[in-house]
Amino acid sequence: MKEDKFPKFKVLKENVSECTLEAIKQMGFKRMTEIQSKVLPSALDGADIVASAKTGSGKTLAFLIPVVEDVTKNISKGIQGTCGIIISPTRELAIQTFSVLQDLVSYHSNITSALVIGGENRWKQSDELSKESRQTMLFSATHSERTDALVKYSICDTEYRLWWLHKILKKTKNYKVMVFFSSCKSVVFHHEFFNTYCEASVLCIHGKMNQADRTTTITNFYNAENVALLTARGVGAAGNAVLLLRPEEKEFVEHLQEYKIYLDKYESWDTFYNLKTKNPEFHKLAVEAFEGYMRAMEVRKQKQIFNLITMDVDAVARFVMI
Ligand SMILES: Nc1ncnc2c1ncn2[C@@H]1O[C@H](COP(=O)(O)OP(=O)(O)OP(=O)(O)O)[C@@H](O)[C@H]1O
Repeated sequence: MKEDKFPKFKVLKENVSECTLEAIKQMGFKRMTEIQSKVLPSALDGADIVASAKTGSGKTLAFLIPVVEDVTKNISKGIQGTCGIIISPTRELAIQTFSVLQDLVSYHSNITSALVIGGENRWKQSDELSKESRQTMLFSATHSERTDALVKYSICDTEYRLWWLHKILKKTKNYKVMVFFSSCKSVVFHHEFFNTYCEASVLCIHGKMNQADRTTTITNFYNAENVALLTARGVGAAGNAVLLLRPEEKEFVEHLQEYKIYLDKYESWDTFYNLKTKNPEFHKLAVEAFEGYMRAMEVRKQKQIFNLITMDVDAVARFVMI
């Protein structure tokens, strides 16, 4: 269905307050997305919801609007305290959702919202919400179907991985890019390499950074037009993706098909060369990245594909230039 086939937000005016509709208008949205049009009428009626839709399909507003409306109703009934709790699987998603929530309540002078990260106290408050009147909504992202698959794979010998990344970051320098690594040490190593030796526009985020630095990085990344974010785990995003595999890991492509994830081959380059630097500090990071890579391989579940015993360890060392 084409986007303009979905109803305008104003058809919800019986169940959505003027303040919320004004905020949506200020956010620049006129019509609902598909998931919003499917979910909002029943969610606003108080129904429990389990929904999944592609990343970037507008799930955030699909659950935030009913929460805000519910809180508004509670306030008008004189009910005080925590009326809604949104639980996100990652800090970054929590920060992103909180920022949308702040926009959504910008015309509601009597609603307060707070972002709680890594704490337990607020979790306990979910028990304080009355069980009879509790509404539960569970939203998750689905993987794209074959017809609109944007994920590709590329096979690259281990020792040329850095070269491959270098080349792809050059190619995508006018875009916003995220590169996922299997360990924090690997993120640190690649960040140092691309930042210091390639003068590439790269940011990094990993579990060893403090929360303030992580928040600054994620904000800079969201606001930037073209930058690469190196990270060790999921941060909500939509776009094209390339999965980089060693020749022995090609079987992983078939493994993913069992989960309805279809990957096309990414046509890349046929000439490779190794990159070299001699800095001792950098060498230390390289050794740590090597160890991190080995550890990450060791804990992978699909041993027939990701096998430490059959792996060319020398090639991995050459890949991090040691
Ligand atoms: N009705 C709408 N019309 C136009 N754009 C919208 C609408 N609703 C949301 N968006 C925009 O679409 C983008 C994706 O929305 P959102 O982040 O809610 O997707 P999502 O499905 O929650 O993604 P993820 O699974 O990555 O969390 C955002 O930039 C958001 O501002």
